[in-house]
Amino acid sequence: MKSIYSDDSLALHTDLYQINMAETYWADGIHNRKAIFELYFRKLPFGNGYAVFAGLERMLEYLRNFKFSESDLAYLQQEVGYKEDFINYLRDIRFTGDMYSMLEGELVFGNEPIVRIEAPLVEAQLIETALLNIVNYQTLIATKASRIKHVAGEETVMEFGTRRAQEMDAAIWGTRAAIIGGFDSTSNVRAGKLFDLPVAGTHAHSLVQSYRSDYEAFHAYARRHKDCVFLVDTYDTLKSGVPMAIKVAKELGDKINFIGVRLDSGDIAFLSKEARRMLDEAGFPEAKIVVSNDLDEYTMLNLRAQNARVDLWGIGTKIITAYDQPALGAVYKIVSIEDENGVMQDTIKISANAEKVTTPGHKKVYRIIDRENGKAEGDYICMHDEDPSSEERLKMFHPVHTFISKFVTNFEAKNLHEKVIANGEVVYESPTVEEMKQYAFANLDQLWDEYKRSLNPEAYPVDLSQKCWDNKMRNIEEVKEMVQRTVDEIEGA
Ligand SMILES: Nc1ncnc2c1ncn2[C@@H]1O[C@H](COP(=O)(O)OP(=O)(O)OP(=O)(O)O)[C@@H](O)[C@H]1O
Ligand SMILES: O=P(O)(O)OC[C@H]1O[C@H](OP(=O)(O)OP(=O)(O)O)[C@H](O)[C@@H]1O
Ligand SMILES: O=C(O)c1cccnc1
Repeated sequence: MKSIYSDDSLALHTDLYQINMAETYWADGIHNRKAIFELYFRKLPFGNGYAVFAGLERMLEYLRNFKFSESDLAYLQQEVGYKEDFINYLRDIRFTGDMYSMLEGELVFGNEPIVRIEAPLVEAQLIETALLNIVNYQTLIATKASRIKHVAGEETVMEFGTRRAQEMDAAIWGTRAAIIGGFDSTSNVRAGKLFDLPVAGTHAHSLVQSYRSDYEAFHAYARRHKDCVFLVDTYDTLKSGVPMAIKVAKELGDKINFIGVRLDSGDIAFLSKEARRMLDEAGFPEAKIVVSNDLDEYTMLNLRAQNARVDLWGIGTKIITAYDQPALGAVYKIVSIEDENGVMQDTIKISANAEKVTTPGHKKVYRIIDRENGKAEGDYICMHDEDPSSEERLKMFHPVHTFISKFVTNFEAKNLHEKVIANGEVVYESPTVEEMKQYAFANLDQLWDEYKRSLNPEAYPVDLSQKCWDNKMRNIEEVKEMVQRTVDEIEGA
């Protein structure tokens, strides 16, 4: 790696093509036209029925500080080959637009805008890659965490993943996302410091191996640590580990808080039941059993089915790497652009795949909540000048299979977007991570159980208003006519 630049910035944390497009807009004089972009994913991860949004705080930090540094500019000019006039233009670029976003801990579904950016075209374009990078990872991890916590219920879930994470940033931000999704603590001390998260941990096999005996190791640990969880599987869980943990706990009595034991290998169902029996018989019915070893929601469910006696779960690799689905496919699409007369014109991307056709225009997204039972009926995407609250009887219909429809009455329409940046100024103060987690729990309470089950959940409705749907159809027709004119011109030439 080249020397560490003292003025390294995140503005270059982008794909080259964004800068190439920025140069095109600038050279053509359309760079300051107002544009609206939306960030959303199409398909929920892990086959889950919902996702938990995370990443806003980092996006705000990134946009607040967006600026090419002198070493960035020198690199772009000398190594990549951009001309000086464009470099000089880039020097003064900042994010001056507006940002509307869901809040961290919000439940989010396919094809609904999580974030809306309204900004000069060039700015909105340059930030795409970083925003997607942030949201795709953090939302993925928060969602996986929510699935795991859903299985754990009241039992404690500890995040142990740092050593297996895709490098250091992923460990830090992934841990934070895991807590938003419902985890109780992390073993990553820096994440604890940076985000004010509860930190927790036990000890490793190396401690026991260093003392060459369970008894000596537990005793040494207990001399310096009041709260003790002893790792009991280094040599022989039932013949040495658990008996020595009990022996040390009895010897030291009130001098320590004997929290319990950790199992990290072997048959967790069998060993946890045996360990439970031994602890109970020794007079430690309150002692907890912590388990770890490549766990996730599937092994947890399976262990439950075997009546494993587990109080706390330590989860590493499978949460921090989102092991069974390594990426969320969120995209960032332009939906409206100012024309030469200063009028906003909707814009659409056509695809043979109906799900991939973008929904044009300046839109808003509401959660429709039944006032009688407090449950979410679905999400409703409408044009920015529509207000579903004013409707007595709201028609909701599937945006592709339009014959699937229903009417809702006596509902509350909750606007899911908050204005978090106004004219480049961050106008939103992030709550604590704990508050984000509580917000996610409260949102889950609004969701029917059918959408929350981890296997084959029902599809939660994300519907378009009639006006939004009509607008989309009109845009499709316009594009078809435009393509036909092009074909005619070519054939006529
Ligand atoms: N009773 C069980 N039912 C289902 N899965 C289990 C059970 N007990 C353990 N597992 C899981 O099985 C996987 C493999 O465990 P296994 O016992 O083969 O390896 P191990 O004992 O951890 O070996 P190592 O000593 O190398 O760590 C782990 O993901 C573990 O969580
Ligand atoms: O299994 P995970 O879900 O990824 O959780 C983290 C793992 O990290 C540790 O193992 P490691 O072998 O790295 O070290 P240790 O067992 O010697 O502590 C710990 O014992 C867990 O098994
Ligand atoms: O504290 C622990 O037990 C721990 C921490 C990180 C990874 N594995 C275990």
